[in-house]
Amino acid sequence: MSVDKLITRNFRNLHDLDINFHSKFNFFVGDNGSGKSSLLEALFYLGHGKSFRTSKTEALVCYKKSDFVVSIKNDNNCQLGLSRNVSTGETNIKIDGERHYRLSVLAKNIAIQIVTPESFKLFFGGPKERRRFIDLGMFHVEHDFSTLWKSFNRVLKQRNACIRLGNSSSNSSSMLTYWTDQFCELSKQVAQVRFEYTSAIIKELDVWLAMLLPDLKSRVTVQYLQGWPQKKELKEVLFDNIMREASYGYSLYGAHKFDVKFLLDKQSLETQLSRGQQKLFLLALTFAQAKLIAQVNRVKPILLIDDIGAELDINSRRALSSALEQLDCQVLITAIECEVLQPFFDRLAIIDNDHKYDSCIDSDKINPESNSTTKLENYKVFHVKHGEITAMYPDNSE
Ligand SMILES: Nc1ncnc2c1ncn2[C@@H]1O[C@H](COP(=O)(O)OP(=O)(O)OP(=O)(O)O)[C@@H](O)[C@H]1O
Repeated sequence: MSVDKLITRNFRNLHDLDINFHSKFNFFVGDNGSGKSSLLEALFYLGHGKSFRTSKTEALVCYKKSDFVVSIKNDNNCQLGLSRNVSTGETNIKIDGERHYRLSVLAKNIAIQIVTPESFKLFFGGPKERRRFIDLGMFHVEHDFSTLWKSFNRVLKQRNACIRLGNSSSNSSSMLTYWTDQFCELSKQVAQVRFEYTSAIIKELDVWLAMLLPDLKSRVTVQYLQGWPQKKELKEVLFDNIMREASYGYSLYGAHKFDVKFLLDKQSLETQLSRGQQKLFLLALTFAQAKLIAQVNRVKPILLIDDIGAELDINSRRALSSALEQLDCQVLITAIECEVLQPFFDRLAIIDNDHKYDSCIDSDKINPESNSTTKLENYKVFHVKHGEITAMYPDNSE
């Protein structure tokens, strides 16, 4: 699935937006504060039921307004819409005219991944983001995973409640034993599915690293950490840590504590790579995940890349443009200036004798030396200004 149309009402500074996307490449150019990230945020919100930059929903509604709307129409003519009143907290979700009440239903219909200038810091900064990343892919690729994950979380909650009750009675300690047995069994099942999925990602990662960071490819290794010491039985680990768990009041080991470690020459990757290289690494990983999601053929992944110019030199952007071309997904890319996007336009430029167009129509901003010509509708370029988005290329007659 690709998004054909996006409509927003009162979402941040996007008061009244109605745009038609290209099925593959969409570029958004605009000054600081024009609304580029807000556009990506609106789509992300529809795919995840939350923002990638704030947990406060009230920050998303346009100043002095109380509700916002985000809605899309996909290439199958299916409509997916969400309205949220931040004063009452009322959320209204509609998929093809049918009303839904849970935000989690959104994620089944649209697989959105995002890379921002901050995301590699978050990704390498702690396990939370890495867990979120892997589980997003698992949700779309391993269809039974969400049922298993829900059962696991229910048991985890019960076990944590028992830990907090402590050994106050023989009843509470037998309850803890009961939930610990269930917890260990489900942890093993979750860890096995995650291990298989992570192995598939690692294999796929090689392909994208070869394109984006060829010099480092052979030096990178990835370790999957299941959430408790690899060579021990979880039950044994929990038994050895019974006092520690009691003082913390929750489960310290188990499938919820998994992590993925990236190493360069056996040392942590993030301490050795430059910021640009870290960003390319995260992009390679995101592409690997997008490829796996696309292979399953349930939803077509949509990739959002905010401020593509940040951290990346022209060679990196060239490598990125050829990698993106090989990815079966819809891409939305933002940039402050058109020059930053020139390697992408050059890559996408195909001489077509029937349709010759300049590679970008904003003649003030692009390299005037560039004489490449482009096939019609190979991609779209939009200009973002004060929350309004207008088509720059191929035309602005939409
Ligand atoms: N709730 C809101 N209502 C209206 N406007 C808002 C709201 N929240 C933020 N803004 C404004 O929306 C504008 C767009 O912000 P956004 O982060 O989308 O800009 P951007 O184009 O991504 O900028 P940059 O290139 O600097 O990252 C900013 O001027 C911001 O102050």
